[in-house]
Amino acid sequence: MSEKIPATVITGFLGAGKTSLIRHLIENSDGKKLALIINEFGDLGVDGELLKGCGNENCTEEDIVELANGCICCTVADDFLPTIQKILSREDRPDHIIVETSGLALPKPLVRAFGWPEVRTQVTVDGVVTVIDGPAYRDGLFAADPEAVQAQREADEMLDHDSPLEELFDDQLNCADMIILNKADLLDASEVASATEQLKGRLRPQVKMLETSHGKIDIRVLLGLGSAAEDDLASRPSVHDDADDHEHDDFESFVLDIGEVASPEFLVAKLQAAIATHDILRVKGFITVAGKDMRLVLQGVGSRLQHYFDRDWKDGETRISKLVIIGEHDMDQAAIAEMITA
Ligand SMILES: Nc1nc2c(ncn2[C@@H]2O[C@H](COP(=O)(O)OP(=O)(O)OP(=O)(O)O)[C@@H](O)[C@H]2O)c(=O)[nH]1
Repeated sequence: MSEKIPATVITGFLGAGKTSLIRHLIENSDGKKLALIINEFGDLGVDGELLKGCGNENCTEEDIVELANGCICCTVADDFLPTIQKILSREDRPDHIIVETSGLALPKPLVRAFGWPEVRTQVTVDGVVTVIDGPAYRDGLFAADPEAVQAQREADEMLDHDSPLEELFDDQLNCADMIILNKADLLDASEVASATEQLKGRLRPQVKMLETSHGKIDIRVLLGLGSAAEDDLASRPSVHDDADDHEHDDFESFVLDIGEVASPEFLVAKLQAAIATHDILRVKGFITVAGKDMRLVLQGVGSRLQHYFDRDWKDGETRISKLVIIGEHDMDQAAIAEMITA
């Protein structure tokens, strides 16, 4: 029988830098033929579209599959299994499969799916890589009070979590074979050192941790971990181990069609105001700017906004102006929409 194809699961919170890391992998794939499965929370398919734009011969548009129906951890049987089977039935099988989970997904149910009989004979999980947003970690997004959490952890293995963000973060850490502390360019050396120190105390002993900026990491370091995680689920505890289902009703998303904008700066100012007022975690989309033939990409993580023109609009392509907005449950969608479109 032929050797199993290795698969790497890339997980990490909304906007941590998973797509940037994968983009770097595609552009530096060292001759490896990659297949990508991209799962995104929100209905706009921004990550897949940006990765397809890489135009690399080792990872063409046909090698990129998007799973858009909610989080991969909840739709494993319906979406993920048929997709991976399709990839495996191809004549030109990939050398390596990369799965990007949505920023809200729990990695463990996905890893478990690699143990399904029809998959495990052909594929093995090479490694689970968790990307951490360095500044968000420093700013305490994932634990309101890290010291209290640590004290509780020492007292009791199964934590009571105060917030769904902590819960997700814990699951993503516990399942990892490698941790990437990303956005190191936005941290100073002492912040990197203190985050590394704190995080190391929370990881399984053999887990490697590296810091990066824009996900720039040598593919030889990232791939080839050989963890066979599907055979090692017991050592990766999850707060959801006993839960039959995991609805992502703590978070929600909506797509806003904002029409052509006068300028990127004009839009950014409105978004900044909306983010300062409402519980918005992530914004991204493609925008038409008046008088410009190029497509504007807008990315927001917390209060940090980035925008750039990525390419010309194609002939016959509909010039869209849509943002997907992801936030905590109960965000006031109508008020947000009004602030951005007014
Ligand atoms: N300054 C800085 N910005 C970064 C870095 N990595 C990613 N970003 C920016 O952060 C934003 C989100 O990056 P993505 O790679 O799309 O993050 P993601 O984890 O794929 O996001 P989701 O799929 O929405 O969860 C983009 O604007 C990136 O340009 C980094 O190391 N430093």
